[in-house]
Amino acid sequence: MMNAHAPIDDTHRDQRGLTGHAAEPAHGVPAPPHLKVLSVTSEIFPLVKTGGLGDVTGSLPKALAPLGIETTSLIPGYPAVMQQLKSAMPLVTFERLLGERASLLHTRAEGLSLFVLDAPALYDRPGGPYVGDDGADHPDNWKRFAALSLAAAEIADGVLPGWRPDIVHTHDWQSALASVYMRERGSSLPVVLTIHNLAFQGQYPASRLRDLGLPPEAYSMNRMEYFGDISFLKGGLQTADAITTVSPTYAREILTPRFGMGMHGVLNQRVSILRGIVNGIDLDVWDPSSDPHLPRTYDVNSLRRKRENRAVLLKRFGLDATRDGPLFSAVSRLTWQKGFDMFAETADEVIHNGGKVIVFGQGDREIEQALLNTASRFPGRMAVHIGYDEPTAHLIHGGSDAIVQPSRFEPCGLTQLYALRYGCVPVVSRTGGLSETIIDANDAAMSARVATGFQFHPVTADGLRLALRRALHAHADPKMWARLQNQGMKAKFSWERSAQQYAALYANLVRRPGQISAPDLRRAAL
Ligand SMILES: Nc1ncnc2c1ncn2[C@@H]1O[C@H](COP(=O)(O)OP(=O)(O)O[C@H]2O[C@H](CO)[C@@H](O)[C@H](O)[C@H]2O)[C@@H](O)[C@H]1O
Repeated sequence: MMNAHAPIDDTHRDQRGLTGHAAEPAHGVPAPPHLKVLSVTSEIFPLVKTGGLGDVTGSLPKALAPLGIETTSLIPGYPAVMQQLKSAMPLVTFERLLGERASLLHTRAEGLSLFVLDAPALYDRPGGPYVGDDGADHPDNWKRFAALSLAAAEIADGVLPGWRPDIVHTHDWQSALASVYMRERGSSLPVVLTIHNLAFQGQYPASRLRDLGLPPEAYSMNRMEYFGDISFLKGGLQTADAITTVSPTYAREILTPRFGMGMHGVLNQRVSILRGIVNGIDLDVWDPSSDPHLPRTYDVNSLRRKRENRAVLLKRFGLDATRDGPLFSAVSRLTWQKGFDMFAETADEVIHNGGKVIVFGQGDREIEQALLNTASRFPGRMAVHIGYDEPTAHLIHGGSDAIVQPSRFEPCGLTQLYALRYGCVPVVSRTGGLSETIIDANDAAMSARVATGFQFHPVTADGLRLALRRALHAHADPKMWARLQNQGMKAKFSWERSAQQYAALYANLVRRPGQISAPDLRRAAL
């Protein structure tokens, strides 16, 4: 049965090689709430996650719901996503979305409302969201994420009968083109673009513009032109109504050449619409008192039970469980950003002070190898496992004493927040969100009983070594360590406050008569 839906301007569509038709009634499309947000993202926990982006896009919608904001997330139909959708009917089919057949489906899964872009030619393949099984980028990533963005622009245009968002929220370069497509079509619907990681920018040759269905004028300083190429992220920065990043400190840092990754010029131009909103964490997913991945659950009053997790963890990583001593661990992408080359140089500090080290992650081959080389010098005392696995990440937090995160830049960082909640003391560099979320255990902070971890600056191997030394010294004083754990576990990093800030931002952008206002939202949150 065909469904009556918003008229389609075929001329307009054909210019982009796109024809759409509604294939089924729009049953299952979410009912209109106070404010409808279309969040466009390449990953979303728990369906598909490679890092913090997935955590945030998976947990923010739940935090916004009590504020009267219904988020529906548009995600690619990767195999893991399509498995959840066996019986969903297409809401609309595009015969040629950037040349590929694609359909939009709707489902609710894991407490999330989802639009799924089912485009087998783009997403039905082995590997992860960005790389194939061989570890190399999918060669058509430009098309895979442009198609996602174009589908978002279609939804903003009203292609789904009975459902149109009030706001579009894009995340990183993978969905940044949505606002470029929207502005090309004359849509003035508000768009918020959140930068989770400025290091990835979606940079491609300018010759791709044609394949993207964008006019030659898009290759200009105030659109997508970027050092002779085009950049999806720059296009988004130029066309969004608000730009956020995931901590106020990082929002300031990216205005400088050192942290701006080549985008500081455009970010300075757009500074009036840029702000930082710190990430929260999902307190249900990361809760040591109910975590199904822990052999033994615990809370702030039963921290001694961590020892049982620790024993399991040491065994799992093949480390000597007979001797005591602190366990310093890391769960991270192993990239230049995360600074683990510096930890490869300094992990011996932990070992020489009677401790043990676990590193779990994957990333740059060179950094992986440097860590493996260090571990090979300390059999039974340091283990490096290359891999990615959610339950193991939880177990590491559940059984470790300290979590090391020596990032060179860190927009927010979530691992240190999980560490706090799990009674691990974070050892972090003083940058971006790490500097805002961890309070260094200096004398003043200790006597004020607010310290939660150890920070180092400048961000060098020597700086890290000193911080490790300070943390090891503190661990030798059980009272001091217990205080740090206690203070960390009591720190508040729920989404509540940050969700209010997003809600107020949305409300200010929408500002329609009768529409929910920022004060309303504040009241709703009280
Ligand atoms: N080997 C492994 N196995 C299992 N899980 C693993 C893992 N390696 C990492 N993870 C998980 O991936 C997530 C990492 O999140 P972060 O926010 O710390 O960094 P990331 O750089 O991915 O995120 C970017 O986006 C987020 C969200 O905005 C920002 O906080 C951050 O600063 C920015 O760099 C955590 O949930 C962690 O447990």
